[in-house]
Amino acid sequence: MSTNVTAPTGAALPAPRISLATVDAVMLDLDGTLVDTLGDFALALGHTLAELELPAMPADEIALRVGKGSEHLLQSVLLWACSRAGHVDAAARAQALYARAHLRYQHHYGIVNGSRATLYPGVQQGLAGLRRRGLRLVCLTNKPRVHALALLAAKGLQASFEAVFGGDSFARKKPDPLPLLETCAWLGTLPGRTLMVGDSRNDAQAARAAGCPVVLLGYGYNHGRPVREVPADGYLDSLTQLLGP
Ligand SMILES: O=C(O)COP(=O)(O)O
Ligand SMILES: [Mg+2]
Repeated sequence: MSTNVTAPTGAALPAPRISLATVDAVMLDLDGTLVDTLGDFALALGHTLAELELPAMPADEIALRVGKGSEHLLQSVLLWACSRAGHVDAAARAQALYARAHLRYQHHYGIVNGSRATLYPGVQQGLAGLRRRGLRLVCLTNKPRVHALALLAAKGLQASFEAVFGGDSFARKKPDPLPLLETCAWLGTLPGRTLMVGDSRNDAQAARAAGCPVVLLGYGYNHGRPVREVPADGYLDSLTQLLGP
């Protein structure tokens, strides 16, 4: 893949030119890449915390914790909320609440899924353009697969993908390279010719370790850090930039 590799610093870097000529397939992350799901996370977590009589977490705090799967998100939110509530041993309290909280959170998320989430600009055009070029597309997210499938269907994106893999589809999640390597094996493509498109350090670390090229969108949830800090093969403001001028 030929790209003008941009330096991982600075805010006003030129948009990268990405050539898709040496790519056979594209793996696309979901949250923060295709869909802005922060509203859904805030609503489902709000219901869960209220049931547990814990304080609600502001959306900007939730955004820092998205991207490593729902278990990580919930553990981190519970710890924060138990500390906020003044529990002496917040870690022990959060651990004690986890099993019940997880059941309630998955229940609430299933109900609110897609209701507040919005597609990022350029996603539909970007996906259609990639498909027109004959590229095979797979959605590869850390979100539980059942929620990913429902969200993609709700947003009219399901038909864009040959397959959807979630955080529970493989033995390990991103940033481990395993989900990317398993996806390449499923596609029958070489990792070096299978592009990862994501929004966070998780996606880039996983791609680097798997030997896949990777580009990152700047509007997502990179744990509150500028995405250009993360070494990658390019940075995008919109999926349509992948298609070139
Ligand atoms: O953390 C999640 O649940 C999903 O994150 P991802 O779609 O960015 O992999
Ligand atoms: Mg993401």
